[in-house]
Amino acid sequence: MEELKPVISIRNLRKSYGEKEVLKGINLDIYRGEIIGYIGPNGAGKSTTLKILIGTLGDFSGEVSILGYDVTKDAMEVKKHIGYVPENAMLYEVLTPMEYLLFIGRLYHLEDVQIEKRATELLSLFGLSEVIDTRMSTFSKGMRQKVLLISGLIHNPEIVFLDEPLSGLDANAVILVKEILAKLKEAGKTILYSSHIMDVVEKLSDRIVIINNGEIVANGTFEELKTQGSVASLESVFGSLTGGNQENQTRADDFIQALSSQ
Ligand SMILES: Nc1ncnc2c1ncn2[C@@H]1O[C@H](COP(=O)(O)OP(=O)(O)OP(=O)(O)O)[C@@H](O)[C@H]1O
Repeated sequence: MEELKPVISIRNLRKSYGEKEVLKGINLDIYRGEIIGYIGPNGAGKSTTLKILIGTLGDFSGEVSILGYDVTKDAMEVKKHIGYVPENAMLYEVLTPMEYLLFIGRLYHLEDVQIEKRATELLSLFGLSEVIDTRMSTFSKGMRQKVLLISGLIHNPEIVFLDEPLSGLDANAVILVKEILAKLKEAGKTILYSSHIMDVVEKLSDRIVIINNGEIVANGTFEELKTQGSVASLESVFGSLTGGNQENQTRADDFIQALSSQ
């Protein structure tokens, strides 16, 4: 039997900003068709990992490959196969969604007719048909997030990276995005996403990877993580592994105290 090869392989990944080491030896293998929830406290190193994977952040040590291509040496090859939905990306606000998606689609060498067809369908699924030709400067956070999501998927990539894809979305849009991620998985795509919404991560991920202070502190299915910590929710696993539970209690007390001080 052929040995199953990971589609994403990270070996001893280290990254520093000046003196500060923010990734301290990350090792991670991800297999075709997996949905991985990548979670951790603010500043843990999630976005940094994602930026290295998509090739926008160099100057790291260790080996990172996607579909067998080195993310640094074979960056152009890697980019053909991946999609990225960034957190709070700058959208070109003077553009309309259609203009923006044409711009992005052309970067992937898609034909204009194909981009227009996909963009029209996808924008309509998100309820944005009426603003397809409206400048995005007046758009709400959720509307922008939807356009960003489409822009990361428009070339139908095999591997999708999403940094906080649910940020700013209302309850209905969260449901839609969850459905879309599940369908992408059904279609055989591999997905790595970061999120702070624990119940979504709990339900949607085949595997959950928790990073704290630049190190992976847990890696397994929700069931596996639960047994490790003998706790009921991902929130409590997260809190116990990243030291947040007790700390949050104290901080909340201090917060209320500070509000009532004279
Ligand atoms: N350009 C930079 N220069 C210096 N330090 C940086 C830079 N970018 C990120 N950092 C630091 O690196 C660490 C990891 O940041 P990163 O954005 O990867 O965290 P994160 O897990 O994505 O956090 P969040 O949940 O807040 O998005 C943080 O301590 C951050 O302050």
